[in-house]
Amino acid sequence: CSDELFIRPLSLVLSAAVRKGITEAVARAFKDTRVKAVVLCGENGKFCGGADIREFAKAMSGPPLVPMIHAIEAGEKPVVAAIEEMALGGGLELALGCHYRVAHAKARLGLPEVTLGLLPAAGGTQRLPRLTGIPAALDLITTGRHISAQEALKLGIVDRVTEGNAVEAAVELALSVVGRPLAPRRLSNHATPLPADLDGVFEEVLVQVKRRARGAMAPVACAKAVRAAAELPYSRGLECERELMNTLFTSGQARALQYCFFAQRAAGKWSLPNGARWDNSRPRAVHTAGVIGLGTMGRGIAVCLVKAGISVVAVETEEKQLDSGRRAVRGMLERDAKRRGVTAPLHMITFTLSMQQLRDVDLVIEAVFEDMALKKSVFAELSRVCRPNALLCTNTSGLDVDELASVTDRPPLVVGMHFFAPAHVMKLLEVICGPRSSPETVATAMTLGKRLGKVSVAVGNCPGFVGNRMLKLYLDQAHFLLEEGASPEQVDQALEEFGFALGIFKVADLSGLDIGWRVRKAAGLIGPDVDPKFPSRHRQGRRYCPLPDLLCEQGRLGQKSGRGWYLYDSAGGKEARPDPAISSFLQEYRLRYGISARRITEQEVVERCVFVLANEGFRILEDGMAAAPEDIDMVYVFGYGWPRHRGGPMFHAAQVGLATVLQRLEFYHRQNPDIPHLQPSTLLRRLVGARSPPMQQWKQHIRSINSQL
Ligand SMILES: CCC[C@H](O)CC(=O)SCCNC(=O)CCNC(=O)[C@H](O)C(C)(C)COP(=O)([O-])OP(=O)([O-])OC[C@H]1O[C@@H](n2cnc3c(N)ncnc32)[C@H](O)[C@@H]1OP(=O)([O-])[O-]
Repeated sequence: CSDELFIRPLSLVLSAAVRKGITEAVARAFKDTRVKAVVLCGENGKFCGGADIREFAKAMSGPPLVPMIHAIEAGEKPVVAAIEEMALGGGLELALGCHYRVAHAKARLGLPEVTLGLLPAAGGTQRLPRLTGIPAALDLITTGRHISAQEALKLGIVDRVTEGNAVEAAVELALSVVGRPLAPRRLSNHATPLPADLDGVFEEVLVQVKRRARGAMAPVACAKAVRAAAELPYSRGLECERELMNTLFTSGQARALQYCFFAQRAAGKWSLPNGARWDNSRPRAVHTAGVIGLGTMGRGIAVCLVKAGISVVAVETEEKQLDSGRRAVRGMLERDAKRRGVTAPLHMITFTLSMQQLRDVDLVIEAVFEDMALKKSVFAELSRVCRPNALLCTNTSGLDVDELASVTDRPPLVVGMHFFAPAHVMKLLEVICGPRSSPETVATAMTLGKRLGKVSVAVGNCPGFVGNRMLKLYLDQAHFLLEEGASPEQVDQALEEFGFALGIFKVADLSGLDIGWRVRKAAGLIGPDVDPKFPSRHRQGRRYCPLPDLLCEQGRLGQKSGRGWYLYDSAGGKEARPDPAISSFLQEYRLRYGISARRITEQEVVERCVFVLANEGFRILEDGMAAAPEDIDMVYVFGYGWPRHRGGPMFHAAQVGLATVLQRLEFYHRQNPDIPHLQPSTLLRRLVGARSPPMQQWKQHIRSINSQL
């Protein structure tokens, strides 16, 4: 506090104590005749991450945000926000209530409330459109995207950007504006600049938000609140903002999205049965990495590594594959660099046919064909070639990581790093901790995932790990529903209505039906013993659906062959159309097996597909293959297109009510006694017996703790 200036540091979030502190300090500064201007800055070089999300679940205490910001804006002394590192959510709304804003060049700004199922309800939906105009405000508020200080300057959100000390720059600005009129700086006084085609702009945004997050309420409410800024005076717009927020605030969607926020952070806090944890195990530094195999997965992994500043040696076995891999990787890097206006870091990757080139790398990620014998030969070779302390990682999507480790000279340095296609886009990384993976190895893989921008989830070593183990049963249900009378488009529509980005049959067509076909062949489910004309509907003591195998035999492999569960314009075509040939194929199939088709409701589709996921999730917890239900949910949200506003299969089961899930599974199992996965898991029964405790307590109900994690 000096004679002319009052500086008040904030902590990261606007908790009740922080709001109280700001309210009192600003009031004092306004009253103190020696103070001519005020600068608001953050603690530890961070301006503000917004309202304290943890407080949302409790009763409101402390001064509310809206009047606090209003008092700042209405003050008779200039208030300048010094934005270092970030101004997000309520933090940006606070800055918008200040008369001037200075940002550090590296700061990020945004209104991410929509990602928490909310809207910027501290005047953000009313002040921002008045400052930037409708289209820019709609974009920021409905997507929640963070923008750079430079973009904020272009949009007029900040007045100055500095490479130096933002607080000093703010002080300088504050002193230079003392005595200037403040009315023009109060955003709530501004008229909202309107685009020529206001209706057209809103219609287009609504189409976009509905496409991006089907069934999500918050983006639609955000657009409505911005519309109020276009059509109503500030105070009425604020009322509309509050009403919309009240609807969202208590919704299941907001609870689910806020759960995801914390679950995502909790997933990084892994621990192993031997006591090793995220906070007591040091990761190794990774400067150079090898990638083996430049198929779809290897290419994406190589791109991720290079983009994270890691030098890559990419290895293929034949010149032709190497060439096409090189072209694809370079193309991806060049397109990305162009989009970001930087030079593509092509010098950071070398392409070779020789494994010998891997001798100096810190870590290798193997991404060859999903074949145990092939992978074993690669790992044995890596043992010979790589330096003794190099980590060996496999991108297998379900094979035994420990079996691979056993052919190496360093089982503790072997770990699974399961990326999801396309690997440079998808956020999930399953880190498979083999029984012999060392804490340092797990820590390195988890930290590397974070550096690559992934959500890393530690999982145990069982067939399919967490994600694909559950996916198999989900897919099985979808196939059984076809046998019983549903069509692929009916199943997909029900799942898309539920919120999945794509229905399961569209996903299967996209991934290629031959992948599962190969896996089933390797598992002995298809083979010489199976009559190709009349395959049995029972294998290995349980119901089996040969429909996808029959489709593959017809050459219907999905999008890539122009035909799968749907019809496409051409091989590689994207637009899925229902195919009358599939409808007759299903009718013939039912006739052949004497199945009378019945009417299947949307409710049955969703319950069977979704509850079976949760049921297997409970088994995964019992088996100790995932440390917590939150981890399972993050696998599904970030790797399998699960609608984020439904929290994840385990959260959804808790929301629906465990007793209901149990009762519905029992019902479907009674109808289908030959589908063992519809039989409720022991843990689900036990939790219902214990009156459905909250998710944090589920672990206490696992009888024999046999954690692999
Ligand atoms: C009236 C309505 C007003 C308003 O419109 C509503 C809002 O503002 S809604 C809010 C709008 N704002 C947002 O949506 C911003 C949400 N936050 C973020 O995007 C990132 O956390 C941030 C960029 C701030 C820092 O990233 P980073 O450096 O990678 O660090 P990190 O991510 O690992 O977080 C570190 C620790 O801080 C915790 N924590 C963080 N933020 C909050 C919070 N707001 N609250 C509570 N806690 C929060 C986080 O859980 C973690 O805790 P722990 O126990 O150590 O695991």
